[in-house]
Amino acid sequence: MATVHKINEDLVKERQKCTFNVQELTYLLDGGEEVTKERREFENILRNVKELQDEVPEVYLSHKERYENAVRKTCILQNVRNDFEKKREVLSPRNIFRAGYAVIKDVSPFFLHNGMFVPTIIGQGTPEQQAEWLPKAKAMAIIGTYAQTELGHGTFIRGLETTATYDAKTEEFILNSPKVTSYKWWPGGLGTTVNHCITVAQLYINGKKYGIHPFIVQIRDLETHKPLPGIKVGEIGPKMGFATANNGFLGFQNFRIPRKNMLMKNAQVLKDGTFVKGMNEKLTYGTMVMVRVNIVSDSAFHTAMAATIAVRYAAVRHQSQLKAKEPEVQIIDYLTQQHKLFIAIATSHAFSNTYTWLYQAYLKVVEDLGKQKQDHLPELHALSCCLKATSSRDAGVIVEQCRLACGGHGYMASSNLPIIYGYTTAAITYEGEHTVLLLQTARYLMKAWMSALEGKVLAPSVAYLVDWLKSDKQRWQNTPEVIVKGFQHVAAGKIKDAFDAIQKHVKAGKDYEDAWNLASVQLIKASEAHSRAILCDGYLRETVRTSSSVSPSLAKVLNHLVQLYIVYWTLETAGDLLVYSNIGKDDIAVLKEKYEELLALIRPNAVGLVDAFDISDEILQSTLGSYDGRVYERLMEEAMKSPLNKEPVNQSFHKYLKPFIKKAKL
Ligand SMILES: CCCCCCCC/C=C\CCCCC/C=C/C(=O)SCCNC(=O)CCNC(=O)[C@H](O)C(C)(C)COP(=O)(O)OP(=O)(O)OC[C@H]1O[C@@H](n2cnc3c(N)ncnc32)[C@H](O)[C@@H]1OP(=O)(O)O
Ligand SMILES: Cc1cc2nc3c(=O)[nH]c(=O)nc-3n(C[C@H](O)[C@H](O)[C@H](O)COP(=O)(O)OP(=O)(O)OC[C@H]3O[C@@H](n4cnc5c(N)ncnc54)[C@H](O)[C@@H]3O)c2cc1C
Repeated sequence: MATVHKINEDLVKERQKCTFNVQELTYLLDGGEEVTKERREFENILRNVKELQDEVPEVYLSHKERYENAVRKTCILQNVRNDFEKKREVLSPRNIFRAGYAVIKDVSPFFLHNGMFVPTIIGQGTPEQQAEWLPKAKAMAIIGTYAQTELGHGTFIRGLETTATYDAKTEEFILNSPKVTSYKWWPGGLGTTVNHCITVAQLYINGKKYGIHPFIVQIRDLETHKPLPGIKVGEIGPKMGFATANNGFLGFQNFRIPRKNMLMKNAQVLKDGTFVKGMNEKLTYGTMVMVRVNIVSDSAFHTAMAATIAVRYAAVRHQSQLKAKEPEVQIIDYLTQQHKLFIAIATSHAFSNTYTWLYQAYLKVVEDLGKQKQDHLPELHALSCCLKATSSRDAGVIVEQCRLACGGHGYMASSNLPIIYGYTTAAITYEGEHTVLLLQTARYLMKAWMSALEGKVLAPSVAYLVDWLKSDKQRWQNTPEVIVKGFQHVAAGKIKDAFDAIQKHVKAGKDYEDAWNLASVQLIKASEAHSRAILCDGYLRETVRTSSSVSPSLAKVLNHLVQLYIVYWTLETAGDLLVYSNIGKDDIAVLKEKYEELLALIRPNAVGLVDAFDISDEILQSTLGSYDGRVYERLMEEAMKSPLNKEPVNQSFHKYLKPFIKKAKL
């Protein structure tokens, strides 16, 4: 039986101070009591699967052993999941996503299968194609990934070089990778795990190019797992993080696939080679839109993980004295520490709330597309780009801030903060590089500004541009609602400035494209300001909406958090607000005090707030952040697992050190 340890006394006291019902907040964050119960039940089952316990911490395994262990455990996880789903409802995707962290210490080599392979079949396949591939894919009789990026191109996907040439005689496509830069590079699981992939390739029919399209390709034999003739595939090697994601490369040499393997929900190639255009060629990019929306939710979770570790640690850790002769204080009582950590909690809430409405907007667009309506697609694309970019970037900064807030121990692998940083920072690049996505949103914002000038009605997320043009700037008040308007004024001002800068360059004789490039620093700043306005506005609106349906004590805490988020960003961007809104120096001085008051109000609830994220110790995998707060004991226990501590004298002493020292003595 597992030993039950006493909970650290500081944490006990912190939990007694909490002014709201932690369980109530957990249910709210999960989306309902039933979801929490399902999640806990599944996590509990996993906790008791002996084969999932690592004998040796993964960090001490070789690259190969680590991968093999990850495959072994992912297969067990999948079997446990299948058994669970046989008896009950299908697990919610967020619950299975969270549970994955308890099993795989880093990123699963099967991650792209559920993350992009299956969704692409659903989003891009015809009903017949779905009937053929989905049952096999869902049962994992075939395992796949999403192979789009190449050595030479990741961002500019119209420039991809893999070719799919249609041969009407045999009704097949012939896949080729003409140059080294045409090799697929990066897809998760491609290295040595998957047997299928969605390959994005340039379609050629009778020598004419028809742009990029998705194809289902079997790349390995289902029995032997050997690459099929004409396929060159392998793993790309170690990276900054994603140690077990098994990212791979892939090249094709005259590799033939049947015509039916082109996913044809949008565009089609008929038997005779006739190309039938889809409603909108950008629908081929649909899986990326879905994943970008999901990254907002992932960013919320990664931020919550880091906040949980750093807040619990800050409650347990005592260092230095505030006053002479008094005991050393809990580091959480330093205001600077609260400044580093409470924004982490609020940021996670901001992203969760944003995801809630963004996901609904995504579902609406998918429903509309089913009815051949695409009016809201450009707005969704613009929102998903800037919110993916901002949420992943903020999450990266917050996770690093939490690591720094843990001092030296935050640098230990056993704190788990380095691994969390590894996968958080990867999201800034994958699924559309940060700057590139901000520029996609800027493109939309420039059009919106032009429409506003022409007096047209704008989509809801940019309607503030019309208000800004029409009205005088509102008299400043330090209320959340007026501050949000202030953020909109900053965004509108920066959008106008960027627009004017482009016009200026065009008037000076530049091509529009060169003018765009010359104004692009201003464009990304406009896009960032738009994101911040959207985040603050959405977070405030969602909090007001939920506050009426929760207990008054919880509503009060949620209100403190949203205010903290808004005031924090006001102070961070005070310079912009002074330029573009009616805020005055005195208002800023008042807000500085307000910020300190909010830190004090949140202080007694800090541990309760991170407890409410309800992230189990198995998922957190952190010596610093466990529920019981046995920080020092766990650090020592983990250190003792080092293979270097398994023998009193390491052989290198006899082989190298001893002769070296002897020589030095002579
Ligand atoms: C235990 C587990 C632990 C796990 C921890 C990790 C958690 C992670 C969770 C989930 C992640 C899963 C996946 C991870 C792995 C990563 C996978 C990948 O990275 S897959 C590859 C992704 N690649 C990209 O995103 C490429 C980026 N590039 C592009 O999208 C495009 O090339 C472009 C930059 C958008 C430009 O495209 P293009 O040149 O064709 O277009 P433009 O000329 O710029 O614009 C033309 C018009 O088209 C509109 N447009 C563009 N894109 C879209 C779209 N998607 N939808 C709708 N409309 C679009 C654009 O707005 C232009 O419109 P107009 O202005 O002309 O009206
Ligand atoms: C961990 C990880 C997992 C991944 N998994 C997958 C996967 O499963 N499947 C898959 O297909 N791909 C995957 N990728 C690839 C990923 O999608 C690309 O790396 C990403 O889209 C960025 O493209 P790039 O590498 O070509 O960057 P580049 O575009 O070369 O970026 C380099 C620099 O150039 C700048 N730049 C490029 N274009 C412009 C522009 N138009 N304007 C201004 N600046 C520009 C960028 O801002 C950046 O600073 C993964 C990547 C990572 C890191």
